[in-house]
Amino acid sequence: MTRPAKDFFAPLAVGAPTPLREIPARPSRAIHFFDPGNEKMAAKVPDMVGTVDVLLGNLEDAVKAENKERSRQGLVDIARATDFGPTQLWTRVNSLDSPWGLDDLVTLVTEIGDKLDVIMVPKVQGAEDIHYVDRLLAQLEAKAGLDRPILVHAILETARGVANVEEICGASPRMQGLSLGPADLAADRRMKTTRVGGGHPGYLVRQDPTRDDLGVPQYDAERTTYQQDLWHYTIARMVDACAMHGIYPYYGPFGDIKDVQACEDQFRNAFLLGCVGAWSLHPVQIAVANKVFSPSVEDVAHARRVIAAMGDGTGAVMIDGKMEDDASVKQCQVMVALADELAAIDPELKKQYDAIELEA
Ligand SMILES: CC(C)(COP(=O)(O)OP(=O)(O)OC[C@H]1O[C@@H](n2cnc3c(N)ncnc32)[C@H](O)[C@@H]1OP(=O)(O)O)[C@@H](O)C(=O)NCCC(=O)NCCSC(=O)C[C@](C)(O)C(=O)O
Ligand SMILES: [Mg+2]
Repeated sequence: MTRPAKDFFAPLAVGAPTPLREIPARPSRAIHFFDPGNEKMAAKVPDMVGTVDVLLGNLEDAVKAENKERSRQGLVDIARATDFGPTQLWTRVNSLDSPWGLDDLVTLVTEIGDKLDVIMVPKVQGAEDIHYVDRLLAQLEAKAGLDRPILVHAILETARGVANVEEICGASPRMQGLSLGPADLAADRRMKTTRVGGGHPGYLVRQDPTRDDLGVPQYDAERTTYQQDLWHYTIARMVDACAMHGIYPYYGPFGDIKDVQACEDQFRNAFLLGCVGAWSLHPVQIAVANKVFSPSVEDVAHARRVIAAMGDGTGAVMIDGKMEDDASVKQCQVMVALADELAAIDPELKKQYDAIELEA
């Protein structure tokens, strides 16, 4: 059972900071993963500050078992030595059933809790996992004397997690968002794929056969096929669950690092459906995510025109041959609000969006 409404925003430990009533909409177009125990990657982190919205020290999958403690300590060292300025610092801890999950949480919150914005919890199955983390974080925050709550981000990567997605989002006021974990989710669902995110050429629909003059179907004639998006259903469920709870959905990883074009397409599908960002596994993917998850200058220009033409936001007007009304102006407001948030932290984008005003 969830807590009664009157207790939902009460701290879960004496001395813990009061939970937030609203999750701030901080730009997080790219969540860039690095292994803090990998010297080459770690060395690049200080120079990446300011070039990416989120830097995430990954301790879970992709870190070898024998390096788990080294990566955890590496993150402590990097967090202490680095001024992150406008860039958020997140971590992905090991799963709650692993030998490392508890020590990850205890060490990171007590040692660098003041630097950490969000803790990503993998393989979340239901509200009970969030409740466990919620109470533990409150105890650790109180112990560390932190004055602001650390937020929690869940990865949706089991069938049970997807089935429980709404209750996961609403399990704690710490819930910041959700990411799709397509590789673990595919394995857990017993999907017959072997990839980390992205599409599959076998998941397609085929055009109907043409017919000859007698109406006989020509099954052997060439027919166009259209590849479909394997992740549409899951992303759409995530987006609805997050929107309902006022938190943020993210695509997740795209494992084919060299195929930046397909990565861009997959990210854009997620953006159009309502996601605010995606993961970057390699520096080359940061630019892809920043581009996709920033509204285009054309869309912002159009949105501003509609807002201006709609006055108090009610009624209907024609712009470029199309009807605009109360509902379309709301979409335009979403676009413009995002553009304003991004312009506040990205001077290059600000220049582009400001130029629209000059032309108008
Ligand atoms: C893909 C890999 C192996 C290619 O690594 P590479 O060394 O072969 O690449 P490279 O192009 O040769 O690298 C060039 C330079 O960039 C550096 N570099 C390379 N990557 C990074 C990075 N991320 N951050 C900072 N620096 C990086 C690298 O060290 C190298 O430095 P150098 O020029 O000094 O030699 C490597 O990029 C990597 O390990 N990336 C992170 C992988 C990761 O975090 N995976 C886990 C997330 S996905 C996941 O868990 C699934 C999920 C959600 O759970 C589920 O669907 O279930
Ligand atoms: Mg995973």
